[in-house]
Amino acid sequence: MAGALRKILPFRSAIQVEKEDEDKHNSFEFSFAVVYSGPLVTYDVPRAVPVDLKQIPVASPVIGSGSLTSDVSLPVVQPIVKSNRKLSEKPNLVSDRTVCLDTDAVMNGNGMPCEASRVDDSSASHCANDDECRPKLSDGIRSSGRLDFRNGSVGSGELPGSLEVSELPDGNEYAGQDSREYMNPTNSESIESESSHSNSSEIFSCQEEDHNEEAPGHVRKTSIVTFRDPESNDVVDNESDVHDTDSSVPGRHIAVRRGKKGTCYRCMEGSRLTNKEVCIVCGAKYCSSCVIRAMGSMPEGRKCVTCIGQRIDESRRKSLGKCSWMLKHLFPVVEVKQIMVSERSCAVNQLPPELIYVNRQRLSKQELFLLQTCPHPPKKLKPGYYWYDKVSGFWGKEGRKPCQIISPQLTVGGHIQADASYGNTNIMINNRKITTTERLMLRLAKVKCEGETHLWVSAEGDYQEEGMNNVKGKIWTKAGAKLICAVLSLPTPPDFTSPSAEGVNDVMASDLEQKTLHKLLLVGSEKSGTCTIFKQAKIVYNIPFSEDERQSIKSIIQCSLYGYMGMLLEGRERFEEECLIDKRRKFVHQHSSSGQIDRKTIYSIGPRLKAFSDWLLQVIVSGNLETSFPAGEYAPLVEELWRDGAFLATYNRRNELELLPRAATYFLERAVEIARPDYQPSDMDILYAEGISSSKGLSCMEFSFPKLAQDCCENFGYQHDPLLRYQLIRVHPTTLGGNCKWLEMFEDVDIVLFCVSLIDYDEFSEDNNGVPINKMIASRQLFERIATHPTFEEKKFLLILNKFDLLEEKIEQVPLTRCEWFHDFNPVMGNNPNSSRSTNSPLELRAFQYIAVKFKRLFNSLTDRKLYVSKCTGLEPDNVDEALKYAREVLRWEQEEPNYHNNELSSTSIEASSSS
Ligand SMILES: Nc1nc2c(ncn2[C@@H]2O[C@H](COP(=O)(O)OP(=O)(O)OP(=O)(O)O)[C@@H](O)[C@H]2O)c(=O)[nH]1
Ligand SMILES: [Mg+2]
Repeated sequence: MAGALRKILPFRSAIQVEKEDEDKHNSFEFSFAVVYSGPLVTYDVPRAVPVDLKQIPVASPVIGSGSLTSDVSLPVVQPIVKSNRKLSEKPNLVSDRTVCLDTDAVMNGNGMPCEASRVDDSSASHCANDDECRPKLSDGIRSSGRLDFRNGSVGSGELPGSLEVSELPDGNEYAGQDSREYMNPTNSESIESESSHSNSSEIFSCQEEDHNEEAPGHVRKTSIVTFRDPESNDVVDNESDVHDTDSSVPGRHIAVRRGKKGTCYRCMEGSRLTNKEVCIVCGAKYCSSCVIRAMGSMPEGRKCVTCIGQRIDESRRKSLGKCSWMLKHLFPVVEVKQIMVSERSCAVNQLPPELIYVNRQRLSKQELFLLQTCPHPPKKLKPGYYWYDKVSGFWGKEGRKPCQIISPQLTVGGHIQADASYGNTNIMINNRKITTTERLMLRLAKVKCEGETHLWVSAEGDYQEEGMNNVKGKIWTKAGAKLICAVLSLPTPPDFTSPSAEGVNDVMASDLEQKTLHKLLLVGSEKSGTCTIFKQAKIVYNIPFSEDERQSIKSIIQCSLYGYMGMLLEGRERFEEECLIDKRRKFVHQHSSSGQIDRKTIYSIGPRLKAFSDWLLQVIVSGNLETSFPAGEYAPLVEELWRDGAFLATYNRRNELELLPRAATYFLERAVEIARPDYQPSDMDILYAEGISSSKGLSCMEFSFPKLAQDCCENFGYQHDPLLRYQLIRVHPTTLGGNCKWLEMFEDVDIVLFCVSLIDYDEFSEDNNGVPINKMIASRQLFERIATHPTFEEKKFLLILNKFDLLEEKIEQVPLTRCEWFHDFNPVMGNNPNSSRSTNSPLELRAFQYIAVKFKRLFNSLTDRKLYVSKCTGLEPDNVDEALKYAREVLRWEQEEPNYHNNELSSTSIEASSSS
């Protein structure tokens, strides 16, 4: 019978098994009907129809068929057989749902040697060639594109049931995809189900784990095949109940907790709060009383004794060599150091090259070595798929924008693919389609790349167009390039050592990874005060303005000064004209006959200054102010003007000049000093200046809140964490493009600070079509666009209502109802000392609260979320500090919401609780 059964097992026919004794392992159970010879029964007994074995079709091996090459995989349907093997039995083995019929990767179903069968991790150490012995981890795909074992953890046993042979398309791309998904543990299920659909039978499904008891509390992770009932499609045999999410490390022990959740894996005592040390292989956690017994002398770092010699759990790689509190208390310093050194440096704990793909090609040992030892290696390299532009050194994760610039020209991995970073622009850099973020960076840095562009970019950042033989420029010397990269989370070259030209501190940048960085995006409509708040924050948090910024601001201030003087000179002409008209009227009245009148008035200037005035006004009208004033050249003329009585008389009437901004007085009073070539702007000058740097649209600074004594008492028990860093990114609305399309570049910001000028309610600007629009309404429209932008779906929003000082002045003269949106502002003012605080509070404060609630309701109706609001005067350092600290609190509430909800109050802020 056994022989007959063997005959109907196509598996045996398909693959020749050499050793007869292997049969013993095929301990399948079969049931057969026998002739009934018991007592007579009155009811019908179903009859078993005899089967003629010869009539059962049997698969036979295909030998030397011309139509089949060794590359072809065929689906083989296996008989349904149930294995009764118990969990506790030593497993024989393992299989997988896919198998290659290639000669060098023969499926081992009956103990036949195959490449994969040699890779049981326990046998790895016995292999001479580590590469050969090592399991083909996590992908069974070879560079040929053929299928291999999907899970390398194939043991040298036999198939406990049957096999499924499937066929997948050839080709690297597919191969990359398949194995890529497989590396992602969460995807393994979907791969499985997809595959089972594509195969001839739905009665099998693969389970990745089999728990083969190895040591107390440990199981070995392997693969088994389970079976489905053909009728019900239910799994009829599921031998495992533990799922190791890290499918990339076959054969690795995984710990099984025997006690309750949170207890020590050895003594089964303690709770979640008990301090524990974790095994970097199996994840078992031991309390301080058990750790030494469980881990011994730790020759390979923190591993259970039974896990020594095994690969680490890749998800724990980042903790390698980082000593824990417990070890420090258990061992002397020297010993702890030794353990940590061993943990980091022992061979078995090193990154396995076969788990790293560069440009869709698996790395060899040598390539990995080259990558790790080059002058600028990838940071925090871990198993995964990467792309590498060998020409420029750009390096990134498959499907992502670049994250680093590493040493160029390394011979690692394959050729870069056009879709390596899944870019969807029509710009190619060194044969890679770049991402929209990179395109934005190029545009902001003014690298010309319109339409279909193919650029070649060298490691130094020189770029040229394809087919052209001339370098068009250097990306890294473009104004603002580094700043823009910092804002957009794009890398800059590692040897880029120019001083923090645009305000991003280099030292900080390198430390960035170790610290928690919160990104705050500051945006608002034109002239709302974002730039002032940004500069104020720099001053408050002691972030020095770089030399470039100071130079840039110096010329902005000097240009503005000439602009203000132009306005005064224009006013002088008007005043002179008015004076002359008046004089003429008086003259006619007095002399009643024609004659010569004295054209000289108190507003008249001499010919030299008149020529300068005419020329200046002409320059302003032509819009060439910025280019026409080499620093300091006209300083003597400015001095002369300020000695001139006519000019001073005009200056005294400056309030009548509507176009002259308020900030002008600040600079005009020091005009002579500012016009000089050696002028150096003070921090206050910088604050009052219009703008900050040449890259007008985008500014970025990194800072941390200084620790203040009163922080703990005033700021809701705030615990100062010096490692918490913040990045303030200020972006001008024009930089966001039509419909704020560039907003998606700021997907990684943590909070949006939207700035509104409180005095905009009666002012008008022009919309895109040149139609006048109330500036408050324009602000609201921008707010609506940003609040509802998909990029900010989950983001916190803090509204900064700015220019409160100006509101104080204005609200007395201009009613808030001037803006149609505020038509129902009707404050009941009370002088009664007994009435509530709100009716006694000043008008400007109530106007602020009213506007805040308007925005809160709007935000809530649009997003169903809370809007936080802060009152601010951008020119006041304390106000800006308070607004940014409020943003910090909001972020903190987000993380620890239950603990902090009671603390949503802030003296100058309208809290979420008051919304709606
Ligand atoms: N009095 C007063 N003036 C302010 C305040 N905030 C900003 N300003 C002034 O308002 C003007 C516009 O402020 P900016 O900071 O340049 O505004 P912006 O949002 O950068 O607007 P753009 O210039 O369009 O980029 C400047 O002259 C500032 O000095 C404030 O709180 N109080
Ligand atoms: Mg400005």
